[in-house]
Amino acid sequence: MVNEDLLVHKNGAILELTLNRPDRLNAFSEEMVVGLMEACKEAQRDASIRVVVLSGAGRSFSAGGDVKTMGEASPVQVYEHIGKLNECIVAMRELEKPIIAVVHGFAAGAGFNLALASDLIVASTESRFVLSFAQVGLISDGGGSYFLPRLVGPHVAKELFFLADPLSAQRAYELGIVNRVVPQEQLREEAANLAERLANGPGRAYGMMKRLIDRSFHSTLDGILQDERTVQGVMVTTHDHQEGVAAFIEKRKPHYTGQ
Ligand SMILES: CC(C)(COP(=O)(O)OP(=O)(O)OC[C@H]1O[C@@H](n2cnc3c(N)ncnc32)[C@H](O)[C@@H]1OP(=O)(O)O)[C@@H](O)C(=O)NCCC(=O)NCCSC(=O)/C=C1/CC=CC=CO1
Repeated sequence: MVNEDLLVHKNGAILELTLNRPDRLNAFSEEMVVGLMEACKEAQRDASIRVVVLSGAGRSFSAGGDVKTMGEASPVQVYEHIGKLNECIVAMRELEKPIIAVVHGFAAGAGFNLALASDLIVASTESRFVLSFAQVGLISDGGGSYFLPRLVGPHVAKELFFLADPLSAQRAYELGIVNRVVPQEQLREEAANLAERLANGPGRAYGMMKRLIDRSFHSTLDGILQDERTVQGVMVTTHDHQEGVAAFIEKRKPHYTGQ
């Protein structure tokens, strides 16, 4: 499907998704959000895709909800629109493949939360993270109220939501929000190397690691131990497990296929 607000490019096993409304710092449109949801669902179906890289065109990752259309929207329209955003976030979490958010410029409001819904965040040194909801008298949407307290604890999350002060990439790294911070000129290369590494890894194991870690936040130790036991019983039947064991014994690098 052609969608100008979300560019989709398959680069071998890597699906590159680019938020594309640069004149509004990639503020969300319905087309963008629905496109992102559909792309994640397609990535789940397509076995040749092993990793998703999400970035923004122009000078920022995303400035979140489109403030320029906000005053016009009725409560029902907002409710419908956020329903679409919710489907997108769920599709990202249900995708059994790693999603890397590549943040430059600003990740603001729901744009910040979109990055949080990814699995890993690589940011440029100059990037800024700001939960700008309070700035426009709104609460967090797009799952930020779920993801952020789990990363930084409730008190830090409340401060970030209440005050809406921009966080530097370094501070976001120190808080455990961001995985890697690199100078802007190295950002693409760093993200590409990470994506390549994940694309060549044991894909089914990654998918289950993602599921188990997500589930751990609303499970018990007993529940997770049992899940790990069940899933490991499946993992030993995978080609990647057989390959990993053979490679170890033959003292060579494994060649994983994600199967
Ligand atoms: C701090 C900023 C992110 C960046 O500031 P700066 O670098 O100075 O850039 P600007 O000059 O402000 O922006 C450049 C142009 O982009 C337009 N723009 C920026 N953000 C948005 C936006 N969110 N929506 C629409 N347009 C935007 C800006 O007007 C400039 O255009 P012109 O040159 O034509 O004037 C700063 O831009 C900023 O604070 N942006 C707003 C951040 C914000 O409040 N985001 C919304 C938070 S609420 C939210 O995300 C909520 C929802 C609710 C509804 C549905 C779905 C999702 O989320």
